[in-house]
Amino acid sequence: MNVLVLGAGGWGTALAVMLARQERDVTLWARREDFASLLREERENAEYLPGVTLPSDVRVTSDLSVAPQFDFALVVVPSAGVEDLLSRLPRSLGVVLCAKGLAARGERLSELASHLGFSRVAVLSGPNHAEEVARLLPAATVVASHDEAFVQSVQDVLLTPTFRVYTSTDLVGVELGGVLKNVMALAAGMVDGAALGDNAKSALLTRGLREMGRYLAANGASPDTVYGLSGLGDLVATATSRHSRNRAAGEAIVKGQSPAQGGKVVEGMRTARLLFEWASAHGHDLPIVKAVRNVVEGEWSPSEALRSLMEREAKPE
Ligand SMILES: NC(=O)C1=CN([C@@H]2O[C@H](COP(=O)(O)OP(=O)(O)OC[C@H]3O[C@@H](n4cnc5c(N)ncnc54)[C@H](O)[C@@H]3O)[C@@H](O)[C@H]2O)C=CC1
Ligand SMILES: O=C(CO)COP(=O)(O)O
Repeated sequence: MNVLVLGAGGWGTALAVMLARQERDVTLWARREDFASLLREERENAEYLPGVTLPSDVRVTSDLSVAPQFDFALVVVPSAGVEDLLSRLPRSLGVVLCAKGLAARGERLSELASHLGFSRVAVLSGPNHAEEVARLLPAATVVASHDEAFVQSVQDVLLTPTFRVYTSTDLVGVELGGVLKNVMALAAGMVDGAALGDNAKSALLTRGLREMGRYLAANGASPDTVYGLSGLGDLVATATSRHSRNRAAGEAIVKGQSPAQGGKVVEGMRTARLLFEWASAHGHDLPIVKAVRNVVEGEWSPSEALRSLMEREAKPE
C-alpha cells in the first residue's frame, strides 16, 4: 500500500513513521528541499519530532510532481498553509485533511477543498498526539467523508494494530470537533496556569463541550458526533496532555510568557479569532471562544475572562 504524506512537521512525520513501521510504502513531502535533505541524511525530524527514527524505507522529497502517482494524500500542513498546498495538487487526487483549524476566511478546510475542485475529500481527526502515535502507542481516530467508498479505502490503508481508524459520514461534525477543541485546550491551559483548580478545569471542559456541540449543531453536524473521538476524545487528550501545544500556550499566556511553542503551530489562537468573527457575524453566543480570543488579543486580562464566564446570567444547566 502506497501512502503520500504532505507535510513534515510533527504530525506528518509521526504518520509516516507509524505507517512505515506497519509495512506501508511511504513518501513524505517537505516544503523545503534543505529540510527534506536533512531528513534523508539524519533520519530524524529533530525540529518537530525529536527522538523518533524515520525508517530507512520512508522516501523523503520536496517535489510535488510525485502526487499523481498516488490515489490519495494525507494533507498535514498547518491550516494556514492548506490552501496554497491544495492549489498546487491535481484535483483527481483524493485528499485526507489532517489539520485542525480553519481556512483564511473561516471556511472549513473540507469546504475549501471542494471549492477548489477536489471531489474525493475526507478529514482525519481524533485524540492523536504525534509523540505517542510515532512511538506506536495505541490510539484511535476517525476518518470522515461524504464519499463512503473513499473513506473506506482510506480506512483500509491507515488502520494498523496500533492505530484504530473508525469511519464516519459526518464530515462537518468530525472536522469541527478538532477545530474547536484547540480553543478549549488553550482555555484549559489558562486554568492550569492561573492555578484555578480541578473543579474549575472540569467545569470549563464540560461547558466547553456544550459550546462545541452548539457550534457543531449550528453548522449542520449530527448531534452525537461531539461525544465521539473527534470531539470529547480529542478535547480530553488535548486539554490534559503534557504534549499539547495549545494547552501549553494557554498556560504561558496567563503567566505572562510567550505562547510560542518553539516554532510549532498553535492552531487554537488563530481559530479563536476566526470563530469569534463568525459568532459576531452570525449572532451566536460562544462565551469560552470569546474569552480566549480576548485574552489572546490582549483585550482582556485572564481575570476579566474568568469574570465574564462566572458572572453570566443564572440559568438551568
Ligand atoms: N502534532 C500533533 O500531535 C497533531 C497535530 N495535528 C494538526 O496537524 C497540523 C500540522 O501540525 P504539526 O505537524 O504538529 O505542525 P508542526 O508545527 O509540528 O509542523 C508544521 C510543519 O508544516 C510546515 N509548514 C508550515 N507552513 C506550511 C505551508 N504553508 N506549506 C507547507 N508546509 C508548511 C512547517 O515547515 C512544518 O514542517 C495542525 O493543524 C495540527 O493541529 C493533528 C493531530 C495531531
Ligand atoms: O491535536 C492534537 C492531538 O490530538 C495536538 O494538539 P496540540 O496542537 O495542542 O499539540
